[in-house]
Amino acid sequence: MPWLQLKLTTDRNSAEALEDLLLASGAVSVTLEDNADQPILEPALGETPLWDQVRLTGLYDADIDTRAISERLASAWNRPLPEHRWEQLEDKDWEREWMSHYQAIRCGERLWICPSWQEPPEPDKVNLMLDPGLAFGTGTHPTTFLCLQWLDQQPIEGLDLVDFGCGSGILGIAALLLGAHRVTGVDIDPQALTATRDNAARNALPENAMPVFLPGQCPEVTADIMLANILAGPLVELAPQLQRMTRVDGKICLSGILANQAEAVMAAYRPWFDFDPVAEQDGWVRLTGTKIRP
Ligand SMILES: C[S@@+](CC[C@H](N)C(=O)[O-])C[C@H]1O[C@@H](n2cnc3c(N)ncnc32)[C@H](O)[C@@H]1O
Repeated sequence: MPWLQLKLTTDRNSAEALEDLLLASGAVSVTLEDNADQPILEPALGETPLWDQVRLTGLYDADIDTRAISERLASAWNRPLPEHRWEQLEDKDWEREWMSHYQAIRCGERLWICPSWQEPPEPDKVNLMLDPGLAFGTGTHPTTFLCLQWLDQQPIEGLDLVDFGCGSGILGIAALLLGAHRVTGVDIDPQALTATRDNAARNALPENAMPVFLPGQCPEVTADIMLANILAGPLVELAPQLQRMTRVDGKICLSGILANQAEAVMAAYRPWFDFDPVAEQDGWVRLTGTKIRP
């Protein structure tokens, strides 16, 4: 199957945030290269070695809508997006490249995310065995990790959740393994629905514990907890729908938001939610709050 590459050049200050953005928009992998053959001197302690001009290449599934992704990136970036181009790439096992680097991750007191091909480091803990396939969500990205950390701290025994933008299903499956009663998964990408079903089965969850739907086909549900790790733009647009699907006194956990976008997202949800203090990791923020009585 052929692949698509998105290529752009940027300066060293923007490279890592753009890398995160490409990943959040569905890139299977992103590589960073020197754009000018510039040698790198030994970086100071704690500094990331990066060239002045960095070439980023994002690898995407061939089925994606390039124009929609370009528009999503431009609106999420909040400043002029560097000029970029799309190219076709012949098939290789690119999507599996990351597997060699993927290790088990501890996400709090109880929860571990473990690659399905490795033994859990702490078998007595709550171990989510994961093979994300081509869907987003391995736990390594800060936007996912922040949500997992929050879930680990919640009393979610017996609660109903919605995982909006479920990707690999990582958040919903974690919630179920931590004791939730039922999670409804929603995603615009059919591959994500398949990955979620496969991962739920891999973790021996009952077949009806995490039903998954495309957005237009999702039944009316009312969640005790609404999880949505998407991007700031769609989160703002989805605010009326996500609030409608959350019960009064229920909680919301929003992620996929850059620090400078937090205020705009909170403003869209404030008519319905009281927000907790913002949590931040590597420039990404997690917003959590409680639905107030109308
Ligand atoms: C950043 S990934 C998050 C995946 C996973 N929940 C996690 O936390 O790692 C965002 C997911 O949201 C999906 N998505 C993007 N826009 C959406 C929308 N408007 N409605 C539903 N899903 C959407 C994407 O297909 C992708 O799988």
